[in-house]
Amino acid sequence: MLAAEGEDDVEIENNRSLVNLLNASRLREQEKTSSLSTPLLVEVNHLTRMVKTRCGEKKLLDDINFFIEPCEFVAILGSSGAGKSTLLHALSGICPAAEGEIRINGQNLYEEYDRLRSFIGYVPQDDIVHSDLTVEEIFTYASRLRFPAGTSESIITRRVNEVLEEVKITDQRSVSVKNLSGGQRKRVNIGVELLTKPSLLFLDEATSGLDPDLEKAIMELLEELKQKGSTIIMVTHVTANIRMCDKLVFLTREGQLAFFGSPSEALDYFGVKDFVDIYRKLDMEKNPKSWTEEYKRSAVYRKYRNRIRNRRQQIEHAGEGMEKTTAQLSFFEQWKILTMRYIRLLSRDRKNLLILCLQAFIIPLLLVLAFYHSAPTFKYSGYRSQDLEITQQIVAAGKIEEVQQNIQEEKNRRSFMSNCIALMVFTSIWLGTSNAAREIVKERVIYRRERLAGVRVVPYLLSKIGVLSIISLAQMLLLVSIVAYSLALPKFWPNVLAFFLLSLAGGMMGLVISAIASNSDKALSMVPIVLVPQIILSGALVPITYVKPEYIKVVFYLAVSKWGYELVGGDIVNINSRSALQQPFPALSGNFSAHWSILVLFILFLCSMAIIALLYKDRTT
Ligand SMILES: Nc1ncnc2c1ncn2[C@@H]1O[C@H](COP(=O)(O)OP(=O)(O)OP(=O)(O)O)[C@@H](O)[C@H]1O
Repeated sequence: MLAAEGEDDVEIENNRSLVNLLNASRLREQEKTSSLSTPLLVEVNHLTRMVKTRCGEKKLLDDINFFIEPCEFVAILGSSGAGKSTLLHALSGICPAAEGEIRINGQNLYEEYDRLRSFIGYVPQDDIVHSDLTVEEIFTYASRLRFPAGTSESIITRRVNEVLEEVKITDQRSVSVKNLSGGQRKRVNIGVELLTKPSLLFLDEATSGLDPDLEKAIMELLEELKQKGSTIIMVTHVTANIRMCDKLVFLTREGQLAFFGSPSEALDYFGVKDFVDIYRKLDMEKNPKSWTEEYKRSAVYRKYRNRIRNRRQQIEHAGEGMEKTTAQLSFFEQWKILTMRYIRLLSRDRKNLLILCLQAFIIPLLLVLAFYHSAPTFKYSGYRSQDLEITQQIVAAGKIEEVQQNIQEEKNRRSFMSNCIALMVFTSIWLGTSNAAREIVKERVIYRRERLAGVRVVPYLLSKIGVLSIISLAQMLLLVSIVAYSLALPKFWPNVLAFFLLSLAGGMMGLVISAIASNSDKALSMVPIVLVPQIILSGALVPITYVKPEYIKVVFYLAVSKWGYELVGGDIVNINSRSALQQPFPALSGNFSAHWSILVLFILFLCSMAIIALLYKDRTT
């Protein structure tokens, strides 16, 4: 009886503090910035997640029910593969569960995700920061991207300074993330999420891999954040400081709820002295489902079931405190911030920039070396078709053999020259592809997190395309300048433009690869799959007029290189008109001006493919 009265007192006290917190949140709403922590009550109802596997459907989460009160520090525990990360993803709305719901202050998270996501911060296992930027730069760019449109730089600077203090990393503000220790890097990751003062902060193994000292420091940091008004929900394997948490969620190895309650209740319930023993019990004793059934018969379960009923009544009006809206950054503003950040990142990686320049320098030099003497080029082509008179004079002088020899030589020159053009076409496409192939995939964790924070696909992709285009233009200027000067290639600017378009098309192929690939290594392995067909199908190795049957030619039409090779060789350089041969080179004769538009269409098509690939990835990861 006494115990029951004591529990009621605690209950009344808890109710009071909840009402106070909710009132405080409304008062704070009246303050200027729209990103203040709002205490939230999270209800998890019948959460179930299934996936299709080769052996049929598999339940990753099975009817999970619990609730989290405002400003609680909650840990999700269970053996490896129990479904902790899956549960965290479902709770944060990153990967919604198929059945069941999450209610935040009474509002359905999955139905109102766009509005509620500004209350949520999520720190995944992997780093969500660029290692080449300094801590301060990371916080500043993240603030610019996440804060509402129109937020002044002074507010951003103030908040950046506050967070640097909060995560105790002010002294390292000018240090690149790659030079920080593991614990400091974790703090930076957490700091990025704190910038918008999320009311709900989800962390996936924030303390894994840290030494005991750093682990404790991170736990203390999270506890401090809780004191300041955030609810912390964390997946962890480390139990050394788990008593700092208010609640523990234990999962069975088959994704069912084995226990929900405070740390001391957990030790009592499982009858152990150490939290590690709970893991052993869950894995060894009983079948997983019976843990859930036993928990539902327990006093702890009844206690929390009654408490949630009271809470529901209290939060009826709590949703009012969540009406804040954040004016999203415009398309152009997002593009500008992402572009500035990308330029800053590239400028930090000087070695990579040097390699990009060297590629565009060494390859044309080799082309010149190979073709300078073997193909003396147009400049030295003494016998032109229009110089028929000269040829006739030579014939009249009885120098037929000399003419035949010259005709053969010209034939060789023309063929060598078309090889040189083909190599330049492949080089431009290849450089574009290799510049871009890793650019999305290498930051996919950051991209995914920023997408959830409101970054749109098109500005993101355009920021990549804009900067990569500048790199491609510089490379093509080098390529064409060196070859055009040394081999006396005519029509400099049309050539630069044509090779730039080809390189851009290559860049788009690289971005499609980068959007599809699951990691950088896979992206690099996919590059030959798109580049080798460009060589085979260009029409430079086998002129398309010789390809039989006719319908096979359609495959050639799908290669960017075919259109580029014909445009540069047939129209711009015009190999045939400079030839002494009476018969034009069939693959490179005719009017190729429509090829300009076709190259542009290729670029637009590939750009759309990259957008679709990114949108598809959003839905499947
Ligand atoms: N998309 C999926 N398709 C099939 N199985 C999946 C999928 N996602 C996760 N799983 C499986 O679901 C189980 C739970 O995965 P989850 O990553 O949530 O476990 P966890 O408890 O976080 O594990 P760990 O502690 O090792 O990180 C694992 O067995 C995993 O292989």
